[in-house]
Amino acid sequence: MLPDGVLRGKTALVSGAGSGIGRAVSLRLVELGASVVGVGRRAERLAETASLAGEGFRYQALDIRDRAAAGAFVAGLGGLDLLVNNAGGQFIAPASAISPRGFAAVADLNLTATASMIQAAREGLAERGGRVVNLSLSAPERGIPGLAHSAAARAGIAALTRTLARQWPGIRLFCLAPGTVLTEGVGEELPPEQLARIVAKTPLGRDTSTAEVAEWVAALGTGIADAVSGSLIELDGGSGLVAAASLNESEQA
Ligand SMILES: CCCCCCC/C=C/C(=O)SCCNC(=O)CCNC(=O)[C@H](O)C(C)(C)COP(=O)(O)OP(=O)(O)OC[C@H]1O[C@@H](n2cnc3c(N)ncnc32)[C@H](O)[C@@H]1OP(=O)(O)O
Ligand SMILES: NC(=O)C1=CN([C@@H]2O[C@H](COP(=O)(O)OP(=O)(O)OC[C@H]3O[C@@H](n4cnc5c(N)ncnc54)[C@H](OP(=O)(O)O)[C@@H]3O)[C@@H](O)[C@H]2O)C=CC1
Repeated sequence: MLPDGVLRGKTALVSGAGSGIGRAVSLRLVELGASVVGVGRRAERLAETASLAGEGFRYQALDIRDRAAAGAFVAGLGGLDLLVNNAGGQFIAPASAISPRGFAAVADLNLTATASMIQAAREGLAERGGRVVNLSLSAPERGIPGLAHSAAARAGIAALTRTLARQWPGIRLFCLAPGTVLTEGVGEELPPEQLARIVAKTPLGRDTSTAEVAEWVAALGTGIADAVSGSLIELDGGSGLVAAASLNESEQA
């Protein structure tokens, strides 16, 4: 566990702060002393996070795919210590059923809009030797049947993270890749029995909790991570080591 107050004086921006992992991350960062700005499309979900977090959390309803609004908002924050690109997601479908518009929607959310958030925050992060944590998926480079669009986008973010770590040495960047985290969001995508089967196949035989993801994000915002940049850290119970999960009934579709 990180020491109390370790993030006092730090400012963090968390996307998707109104639910699941983004909410847990926001609450933990506030608990450790950071000032957190949360964004997401649904103001009511952000308001719930605010009521749980108390002082230290403020929010703005924002669609990160709206480049002009998102760019202006992020740049307007000024100095930033930590950007957590958590907003993301996809729909599960066989590759043959993903239309060009469907592919573009998922690629935009998980790759292009996320890249724009980093670009918009660059100056504010550089001022403070800041960090970027990009939430990703476990082992996208091995292929994930059912998530062709998302696996491609997440592999792209991993490559972007490594590239920027070389080009912008004043900013540390990381990808944090959970396997299965039993949030409301994942529950809307996959039935409990399928989630249980995926979890049972991981070497550790367990899911990853939102609290565990939050602790890693917070740690990456501290000096513990000073010697690291560009890395992809998998919080997946080892599932990416043995086989990428398949979310389709048949892998061939
Ligand atoms: C190691 C593996 C372990 C597995 C564990 C699971 C890992 C993943 C976990 C998570 O990510 S948890 C988060 C869960 N929540 C979500 O992912 C929900 C997020 N999804 C969305 O918000 C939306 O689906 C979207 C991706 C943002 C797209 O929304 P948008 O409003 O832009 O799309 P639409 O305008 O509705 O449609 C655009 C386009 O996409 C097609 N489409 C939409 N849904 C489907 C579908 N289910 N199947 C096929 N196609 C779909 C839609 O038809 C449109 O295309 P056209 O019809 O116009 O061609
Ligand atoms: N749960 C899991 O097993 C895993 C999750 N992940 C990733 O972790 C992240 C969080 O997942 P999780 O908490 O489970 O799922 P959620 O669906 O609860 O979280 C997604 C968040 O992103 C926000 N969001 C989505 N689209 C936009 C947008 N265009 N602009 C701004 N905010 C947006 C949503 O808020 P709103 O709708 O209000 O905009 C929501 O708060 C995602 O990137 C997910 O893909 C990765 C691996 C596994």
